[in-house]
Amino acid sequence: MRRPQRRLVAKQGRSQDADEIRLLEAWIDAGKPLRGTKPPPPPESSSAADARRIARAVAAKAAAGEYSEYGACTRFDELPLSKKTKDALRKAGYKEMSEIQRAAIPHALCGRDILGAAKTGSGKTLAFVIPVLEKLYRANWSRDDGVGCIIISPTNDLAGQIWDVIRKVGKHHGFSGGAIVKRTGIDEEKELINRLNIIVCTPGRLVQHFDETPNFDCSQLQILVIDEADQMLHRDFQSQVDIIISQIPKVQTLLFSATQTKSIKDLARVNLKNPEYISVHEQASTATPDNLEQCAMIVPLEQKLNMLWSFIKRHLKSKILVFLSSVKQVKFVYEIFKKLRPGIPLKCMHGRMKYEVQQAIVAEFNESTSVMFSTDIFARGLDIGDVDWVVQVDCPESVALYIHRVGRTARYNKRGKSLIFLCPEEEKMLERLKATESKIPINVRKPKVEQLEQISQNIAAVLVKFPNLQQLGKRAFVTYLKSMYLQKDKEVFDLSRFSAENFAAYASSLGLPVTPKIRFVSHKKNASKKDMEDTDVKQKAKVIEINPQANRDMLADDELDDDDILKPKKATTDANIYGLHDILSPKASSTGTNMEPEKVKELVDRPLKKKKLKINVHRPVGTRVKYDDEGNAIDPLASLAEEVGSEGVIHKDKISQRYAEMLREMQEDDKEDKAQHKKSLHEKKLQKKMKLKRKRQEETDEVSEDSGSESDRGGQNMSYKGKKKYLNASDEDEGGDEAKKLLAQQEALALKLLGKMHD
Ligand SMILES: Nc1ncnc2c1ncn2[C@@H]1O[C@H](COP(=O)(O)OP(=O)(O)OP(=O)(O)O)[C@@H](O)[C@H]1O
Repeated sequence: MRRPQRRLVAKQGRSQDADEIRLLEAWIDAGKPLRGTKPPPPPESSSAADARRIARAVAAKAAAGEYSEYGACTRFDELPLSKKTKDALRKAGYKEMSEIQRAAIPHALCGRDILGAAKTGSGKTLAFVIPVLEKLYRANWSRDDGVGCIIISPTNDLAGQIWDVIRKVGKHHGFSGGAIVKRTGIDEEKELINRLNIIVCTPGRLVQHFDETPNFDCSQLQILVIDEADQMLHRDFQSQVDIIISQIPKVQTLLFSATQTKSIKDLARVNLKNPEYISVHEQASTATPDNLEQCAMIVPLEQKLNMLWSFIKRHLKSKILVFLSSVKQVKFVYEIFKKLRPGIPLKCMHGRMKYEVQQAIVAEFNESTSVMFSTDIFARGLDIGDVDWVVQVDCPESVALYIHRVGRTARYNKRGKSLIFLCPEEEKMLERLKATESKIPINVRKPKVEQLEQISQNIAAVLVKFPNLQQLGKRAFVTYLKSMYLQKDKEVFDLSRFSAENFAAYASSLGLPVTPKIRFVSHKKNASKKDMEDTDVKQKAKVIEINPQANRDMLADDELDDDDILKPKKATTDANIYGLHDILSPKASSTGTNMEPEKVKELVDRPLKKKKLKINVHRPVGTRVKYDDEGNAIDPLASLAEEVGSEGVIHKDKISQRYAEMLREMQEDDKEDKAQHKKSLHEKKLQKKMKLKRKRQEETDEVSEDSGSESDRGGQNMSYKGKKKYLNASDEDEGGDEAKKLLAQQEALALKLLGKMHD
């Protein structure tokens, strides 16, 4: 009974859809905005009641066959959109359009190609999601029609986020689709992919499907979207995007980014047809959101961690996103700060995590006040709620990346702040940011040195406790320098501006007792990152030791783990060596938390004195090794580096005291060992002497034997081993009678005894 009713409802729905589609087509056609036009500025804000009245009037006009020019409207419900889309937008709280939405959607609805640029957080996602849904709806697309839309984005997280918006706004449409991300296995995807109407994915995954999925069919594609287009058309994704374009038919194409490419060459590759260039903020005085407060600080390399720690400690109630340049740095800083407990939850995010884990972390970060340490995986597109601060600890590779990073805050009319640390050697970047054409209103602030906490010693103490972290620290050090070396922009990233002393001071600031050894490849200096990796894997690089006196274990580790390709500025023999003493006893230059302003500046140039290695902390002698829950060896000193409460107190005085005790114990042990050794040497000498004496004796005996009688020789043939007496075969011949006599006597005695027992 229910079936025919359902069919009827479906039929009615289809015919309603068909009517609506006809109406929409007519409306879109009649009210097309002129090519190359931008919408006029929005009228003075009208009341909500006015807006509703206008929307009703527009809808009535359209129904009556009189179409309004939708190119000038400001609200979603004034646009020629399906009821399904409008309902979902209303439900999601989207009413007024943002500038990019006002400018792009009317052109996109007419089927035009678009090259759109607008500031970060200005709502570009909806500017392409709405046209996608409407295109498929008006094409009467159904689940059985296969792939109708492809959206490509640079990261899985961003793909997931875009799909979430599609799900929200397209929930009343019956389209199938999904974000093809690492979560699903490729085989599972192969089965599904032809049944998806909307595919959101990274270019790499799509190319893999073109390569591996039999019958992967995009021949009916209706619309292609490339998000973060400038990045997609450049370098890393260039070849993949070229493959994609070659595999699909020419369809309506929408390109969006906050920093748009203007290169004709790039655009020619995606084959845009008479595109609309929409750059809504081109005339704006700033390239970054208006509500964003930006500042920069010149911070010496070795002070960056101190500065970051001090900053976090002063903003415990804020949601902070911290950018670092490599996965290893992210891991290291996260782990170290976690051990030092700043008093705010910490998180980390990088590309080596599983997609599910990333999603969970993003969700948590969205909800809570915390600090997230991240690589540039988070720099573009991600929309996280209410980030208060974006802190760039490492210099971005370009002004565009700076804009994307800071764009994670101050999103859609919200306020936000950003801070960037630049080394004095990277001041060229500051010049670039401040240049008029960059349109970045950035203030340079002097670090408040009285608020600067010195944490290098605390980090060193943590490294003593957790040897694994020391390895991580070394890798963080090396990858930082490596990433800098690999940067193409040598005006900003020039390692030769740093001296060996800078490296040593930086290593020390990471708590490392020695400066890790670095490899230098003198050839192929300008090779690409990929070439470098290949080179390092395939051929042994020429090795110059930056710290020749360093601990050999450490050097061996580095050779295995880090393929370094750096070129030092000067001879490296004066690099520092740090021992336990250097780590634990306060340094004259960094005893207090307060430092005079000039001193911070001096830190850049100060030559570091050579220090003497006193005790190798990593190989304490005569100490029992204990293990923690995770199976890591715990250094005997570590128990004294306990973290107390949330403040993470490190008992430096106790450590020093314990160190002195250990030293005394070790000296005593050493004395005993020496005495023992002396004694055993003496014994060995004595034995040797005895042996020699015996040998001489034997030789003398042999001489006397040679001159002795045959009968005497029989006795000599009896060899003695200890106290046992062994008889040779020849003994039987010579002493046989005597032995037989003895045996017969013993047998007689035994028989006698046996006889007595029987009696
Ligand atoms: N019309 C709108 N009304 C209210 N909020 C909106 C509107 N459009 C977008 N938003 C919200 O603004 C935020 C930023 O949008 P979106 O992520 O699309 O920005 P974007 O321009 O793509 O940024 P980015 O350049 O960083 O990728 C989102 O949280 C989104 O929900």
